[in-house]
Amino acid sequence: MRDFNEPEAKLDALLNTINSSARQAIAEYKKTGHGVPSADATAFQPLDLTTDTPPQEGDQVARRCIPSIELDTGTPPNYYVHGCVTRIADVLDEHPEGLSVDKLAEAVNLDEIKTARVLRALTLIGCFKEVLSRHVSKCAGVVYETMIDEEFSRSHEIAKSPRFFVSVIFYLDFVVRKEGLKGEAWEFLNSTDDETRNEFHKAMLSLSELHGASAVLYHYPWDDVSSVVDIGCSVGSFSTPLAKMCPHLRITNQDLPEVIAQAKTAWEENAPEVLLDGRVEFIPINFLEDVPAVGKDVYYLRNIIHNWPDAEATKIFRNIRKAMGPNSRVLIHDCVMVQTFQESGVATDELTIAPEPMLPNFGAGSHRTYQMDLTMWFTLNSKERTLDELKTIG
Ligand SMILES: C[S@@+](CC[C@H](N)C(=O)[O-])C[C@H]1O[C@@H](n2cnc3c(N)ncnc32)[C@H](O)[C@@H]1O
Repeated sequence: MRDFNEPEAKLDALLNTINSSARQAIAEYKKTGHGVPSADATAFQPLDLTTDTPPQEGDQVARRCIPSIELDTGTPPNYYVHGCVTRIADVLDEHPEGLSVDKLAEAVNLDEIKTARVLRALTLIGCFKEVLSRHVSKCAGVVYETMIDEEFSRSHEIAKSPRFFVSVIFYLDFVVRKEGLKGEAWEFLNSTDDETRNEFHKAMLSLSELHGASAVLYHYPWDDVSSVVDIGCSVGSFSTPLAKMCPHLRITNQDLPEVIAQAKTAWEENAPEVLLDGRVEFIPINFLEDVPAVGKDVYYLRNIIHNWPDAEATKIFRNIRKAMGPNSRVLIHDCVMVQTFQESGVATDELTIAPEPMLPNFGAGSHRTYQMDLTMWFTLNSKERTLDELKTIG
């Protein structure tokens, strides 16, 4: 066993891991038939190559869009852009409440997109502040306030998530009226317009590719079962490819009524042949209150349980239990949190442990899980769980 207290041994081991993982990645890329991407695309992400997830282009893109990761590439953003901001500051001086970037760019006669990029970089070092952004970032902006607020700080209720803090404290009029951030957890989505709902469900499709979640299509023994209920199916991000791959399966899609209506349209577009052979059904459900289709082999929940605090997750499981027959089983498909220290008997449950000197959970290689965990907290006061936590509520 090597002594990893020696700096050279640590570096040596790391280099070996990077080297062998890069070779593995090259082999995987070659298998896809798309060839190996240029070194530029991967140069700043050596840790990405050390995960056991097959390399995906989407992941590269996602990593590049995450500012904290991008900053790892070296030069601080203010190095380049400090000269661009004088007139912008003058204009903002007249608008203490903030100004949207299109108006700001117009006022200083600059290109809108380039101006936005300069400002985006500068907000990272505290020069300028973003006062309005898209949903999750907006919630992230008030996390500290929720952690010290008397009412929100110790609550794990959905209605006490940072998302609700945003709507209650800062944007009561603006957000509720203009952006539909209101109501119980999913109400905001279902009370909004079709376009926003479509956007969300399309995003679920891409997210599942990005997370490698489609692997379940290939790695679960679907030949051994004959019926599957996709609970919280969205527009069929999992069940449509499953139906195409496994013609022997009978599939029940269940989601809120508005989503089921959209799911039917999506299936008509994407898999009309499967609809025609009558193996697929659509049944609206509120899984917090209703029992799903009875007596099926598999009850599959992907990206569902992580949306809910323990109390609600337990309600969902109780309702599923009422539907289950003696041979039914529940499949929970969520990210699993693995700790950053190695402990005997923990996290070895068929989950891969990274070789030393990396952190056992692959460190930055599992950043998506940690990011998802924070997203769940900020928007729904829920979380990604460890295997033990899932077993407990299960
Ligand atoms: C994060 S999405 C997951 C979608 C899909 N399983 C996937 O992985 O792509 C959560 C889904 O749960 C559905 N949902 C939320 N609350 C629900 C409820 N009370 N009853 C049934 N479905 C619900 C939403 O409409 C949404 O489609």
